[in-house]
Amino acid sequence: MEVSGPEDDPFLSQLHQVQCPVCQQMMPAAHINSHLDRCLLLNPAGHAEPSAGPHRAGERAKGLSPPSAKRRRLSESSALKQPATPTAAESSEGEGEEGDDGGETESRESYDAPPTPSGARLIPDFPVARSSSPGRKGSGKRPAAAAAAAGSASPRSWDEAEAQEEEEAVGDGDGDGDADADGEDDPGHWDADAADAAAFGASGGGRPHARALAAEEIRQMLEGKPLADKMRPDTLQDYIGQSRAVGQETLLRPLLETNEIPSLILWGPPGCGKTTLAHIIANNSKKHSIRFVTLSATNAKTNDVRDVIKQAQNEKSFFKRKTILFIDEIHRFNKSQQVNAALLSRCRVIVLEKLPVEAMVAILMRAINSLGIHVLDSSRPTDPLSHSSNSSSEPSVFIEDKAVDTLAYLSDGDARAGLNGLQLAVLARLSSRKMFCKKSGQTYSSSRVLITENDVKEGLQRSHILYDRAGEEHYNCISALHKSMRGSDQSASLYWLARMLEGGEDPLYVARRLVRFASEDIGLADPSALAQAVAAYQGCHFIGMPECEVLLAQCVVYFARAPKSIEVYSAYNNVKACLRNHQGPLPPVPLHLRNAPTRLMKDMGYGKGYKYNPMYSEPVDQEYLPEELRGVDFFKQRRC
Ligand SMILES: Nc1ncnc2c1ncn2[C@@H]1O[C@H](COP(=O)(O)OP(=O)(O)OP(=O)(O)O)[C@@H](O)[C@H]1O
Repeated sequence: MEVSGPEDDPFLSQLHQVQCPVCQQMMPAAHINSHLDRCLLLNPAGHAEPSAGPHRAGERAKGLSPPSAKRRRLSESSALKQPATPTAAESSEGEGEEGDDGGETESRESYDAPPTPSGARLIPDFPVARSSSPGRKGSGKRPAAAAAAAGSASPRSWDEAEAQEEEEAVGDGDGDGDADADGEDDPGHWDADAADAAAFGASGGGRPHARALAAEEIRQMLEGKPLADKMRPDTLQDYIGQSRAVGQETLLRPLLETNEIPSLILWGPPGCGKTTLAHIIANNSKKHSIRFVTLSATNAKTNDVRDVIKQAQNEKSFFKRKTILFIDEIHRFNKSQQVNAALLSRCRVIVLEKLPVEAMVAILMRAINSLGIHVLDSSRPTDPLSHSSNSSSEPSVFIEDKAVDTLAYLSDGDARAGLNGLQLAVLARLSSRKMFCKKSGQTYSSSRVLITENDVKEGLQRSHILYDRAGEEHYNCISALHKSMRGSDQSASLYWLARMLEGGEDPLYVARRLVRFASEDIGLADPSALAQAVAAYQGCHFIGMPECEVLLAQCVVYFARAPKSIEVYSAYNNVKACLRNHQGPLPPVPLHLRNAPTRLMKDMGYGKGYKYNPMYSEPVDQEYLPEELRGVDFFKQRRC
């Protein structure tokens, strides 16, 4: 969301302490504007610098400043790392909690992403299926692999290799990124791999191969941050799929290229690339000297948004500098914060789709290549594990091609799930040291590891990809269950129930929803449904999972089979609408319906004329609604 134009906000004056987004200093809110004026003059790029302050600015003025932000970042980066400053995903995933200052401070930092060395081709063509042109050669830079190719005696750390490679790319002088951003101009890089592959019969079904890496190196690279975070693309070139949203012919494409970003809402299923697209925009915006600030609705308050907006207004007024505010997980804002209709009318909604299997294969292959893992072609049944060699240039970790396909398929379009499943599968296999050693006396470093289809299935289960309890999937599945029962589809009802419970959903949560369903959808068509639901809730409470699953299953099937009635639910909604829409004071309770416990009340006419129904053998003619609602039937229509 781009913010521009000054606007006074008295709310801000109430803030006590705020943090300068440039030097990170805390200060009274009243001082931030004047401070920013000075701070930004001293540090126009707006890079966040830890422990920076006036003294540091002085150092810079005297030429004692540390290396440029880019060089610093490179030296600090680690294996396959994203920029040192937090990405939107990090803030949303609570990485900030690890720091002393919590996630809030971090999430407010401006992006400090480096300019990408490749600017020539912003949007990639969709990578074709592996049968014709597998993977993307350049999608993963493989610095460590490059070191191996160069015959480096002592393998460099990933950091050093990445730094050098980026410097080389930048150092080509024209800044157009033609230093092999996509790997096309990297002669021999993959050819040598092909030679390895031929030796082991590991052609990977036409998929490209990475350089050989020792199992221990791969294990180290996989530890720490989730692989999905490490693999987050920095450029549109590595952004796979989503051509309908950001492809050549889209309206968004030229805007992204020129960094004229309109207010956007990125909408799509989990792990399809929303945050990643924002991350790419952030990288790009750095090149255009646009500030990019990220907040996560999981922990940001309305005040935080106001704070950022105020700073953005200052930037715009004084420095003509634009700000892009990225709010991740915006659906986590409560309703009043979202102001849905108003928000939607001001934003372009970009719908990202669930990633198809081919795109998932490409994303996984990019990671597999980056890790230096070789793909085994199941159509060529050579057993690479039987090959004896102690040469360090030969691959030590393999993955079956059908394991890649299965992973791509089971990830269900969620790249995060796929990548993290891969990470767990490889780590589990490496950690258990279940090596396929064919020769006795083989050392660990020379033994080989095979990642099988079963490994990735286990990896997926361990990463709980099938159900995201805290996220969108939680709401999607409960909605699907509710609708299946309403539609009297007992099989579908059981399916959605099992999907939630197997995914770790709280059975009491499901039971509470069933209590609601019993009245909302079955109602008086079968009043015992409510008793069933309450009993199921109590039963779950007593015995817990997994025993209680069958209680819920019984209740769900009962509800799917039960007759349905929304009569009461609708009528009650009509009454609520009547009350909400009423103009002026609500009508008084008719006197004859009022209780009259005292003499005074009786004298005032309370209860006067009331007909006590049990005393009458015939139906009683008596009014129960206020005068102005006489004759209203909430079961037939909404009156007010
Ligand atoms: N289109 C893509 N191309 C390449 N990698 C992708 C793509 N989409 C997602 N990924 C990978 O998957 C990871 C998760 O994606 P991302 O965080 O963008 O998902 P998201 O759509 O924001 O999901 P959520 O709604 O759950 O937050 C990224 O870190 C990246 O490694």
